[in-house]
Amino acid sequence: MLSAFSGGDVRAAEGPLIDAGLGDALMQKAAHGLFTVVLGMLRDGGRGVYGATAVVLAGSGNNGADALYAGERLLRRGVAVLAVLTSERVHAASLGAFLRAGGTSVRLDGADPGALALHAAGADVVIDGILGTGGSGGLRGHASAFVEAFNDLAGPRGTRSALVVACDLPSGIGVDTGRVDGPLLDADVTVAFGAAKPGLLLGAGALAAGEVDVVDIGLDLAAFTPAVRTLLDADVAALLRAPTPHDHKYSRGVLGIAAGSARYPGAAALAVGAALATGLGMVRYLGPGEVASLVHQRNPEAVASTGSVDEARSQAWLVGPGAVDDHDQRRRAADAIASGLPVVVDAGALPEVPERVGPQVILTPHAGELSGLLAARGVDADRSAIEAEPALFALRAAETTGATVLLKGFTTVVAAPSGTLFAQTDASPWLSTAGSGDTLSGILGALAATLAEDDGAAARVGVADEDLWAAVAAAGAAIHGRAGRRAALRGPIVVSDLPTDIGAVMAHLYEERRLAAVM
Ligand SMILES: NC(=O)C1=CN([C@@H]2O[C@H](COP(=O)(O)OP(=O)(O)OC[C@H]3O[C@@H](n4cnc5c(N)ncnc54)[C@H](O)[C@@H]3O)[C@@H](O)[C@H]2O)[C@@H](O)CC1
Ligand SMILES: [K+]
Repeated sequence: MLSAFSGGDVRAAEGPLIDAGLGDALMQKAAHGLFTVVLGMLRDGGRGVYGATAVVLAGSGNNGADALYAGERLLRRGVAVLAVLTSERVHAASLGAFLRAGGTSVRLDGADPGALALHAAGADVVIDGILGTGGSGGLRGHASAFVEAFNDLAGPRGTRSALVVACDLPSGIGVDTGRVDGPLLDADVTVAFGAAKPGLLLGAGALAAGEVDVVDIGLDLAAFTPAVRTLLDADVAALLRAPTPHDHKYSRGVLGIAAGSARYPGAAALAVGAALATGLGMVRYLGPGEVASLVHQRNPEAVASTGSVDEARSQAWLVGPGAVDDHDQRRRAADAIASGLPVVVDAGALPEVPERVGPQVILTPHAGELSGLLAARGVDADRSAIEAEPALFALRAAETTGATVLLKGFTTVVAAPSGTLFAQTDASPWLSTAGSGDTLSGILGALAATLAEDDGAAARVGVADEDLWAAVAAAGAAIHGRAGRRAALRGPIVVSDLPTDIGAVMAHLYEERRLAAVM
């Protein structure tokens, strides 16, 4: 599990070490970690180290100092390093060490930002040490002009020749929110010191951070609660419940699905297909006869009826995908939510959520739907406000409703009513296509059904019992994202093909789990 701690908690953990006179040692560890990552990137990228060129962007604080000390180490390995000082103030000792090692520096306020940006765009590596955890608000003034010029000249990440390494975080992102106001240097890699910060896992900050590499600088964070967590493959694998020789179809998990309508029949087929590919004992489909026929064309193993929730004994429910303008589907959604069983509530069923439910109710809105859900409860937040700070509003919705809230977006945020947050960045942008959400809900439903009566699941993934459903939702997002990335290797994603990839991802996870058990 990747755990992110708030900027305030990281500073609090540093406090005793700084009081003990170890502040400089911490900084040297951070700088060394940054240097090691840059060295690896130069080598792996085939650029070599000796004779390579680097630009260090150094702001006024300790973040700039980390970057300058990393620059000093690069100079000693034969890298030509230019330090661009982005503020009037600079950490004097680190600049002194950098200059003594043969580096040159230039002040951004006395120079032409376009010319410096051109130089940086042609360098092998740019180290972004403008702002760290002490930053507030986006980049301003000269630094902002420089970054805009660099982005214009170098082009977007992935196409530009310079590698960008963010020191602790991409300068200017909200440390705890991932909020981005103004221009930003998208990093190829972010080297985080001591722990990841929440902004590296959330919203636009997660997109800007690129790959996150956490360097141990000896901080003890055991007394602090992670602000955001990300499940890694090993965590998702640990959560899964594998069938045993004693299992039968009812004990493996039965998922009731009330999805699809005359208007959107396909959503039902996609949700059922995804649930079956994730693995469970049985899918009971409830909905109109013509939708059931479509479901059966693809998946004859689904057991279909036009009956009620009470008649279809299940361990968990999935309600809402494609269920629009259909009175019977609305009633089934309300009954499933009231059943007390784990229930995934998507799309058309979201308006059926009563004022207060429990965390076993997993809501899966996108930003627009969350805006409607909050508005119905007196909280005013439009779509763009939610997209700017997804964690804030997902938490708000979870606290207000008592449900587990999975907010879809380019990073998926899951909030438990306890305040626990997960963020998953596994998805491929190719997944943003019609029907994608229906497959996610199918995966979530299958996980909910297989884990509904599994008392050991929360402990296996290392969360409190009350946060189990948030972990399940995060695991579903991870599986969906992984499947999407695998599918995208073949070209643009056709959602109806996704079950093949879901099955392959599950096989990989079960193998990981088997290997972990024998080790
Ligand atoms: N505290 C410690 O012991 C350690 C801190 N480390 C580094 O120190 C960083 C935090 O250092 P600081 O607290 O000095 O903070 P920063 O390096 O983020 O600098 C903050 C300073 O920048 C200015 N500033 C804030 N917002 C600005 C804006 N939007 N535009 C322009 N200037 C702005 C302010 O004057 C503020 O004092 C971490 O991110 C990490 O890189 C590491 O060296 C490890 C040890
Ligand atoms: K930075």
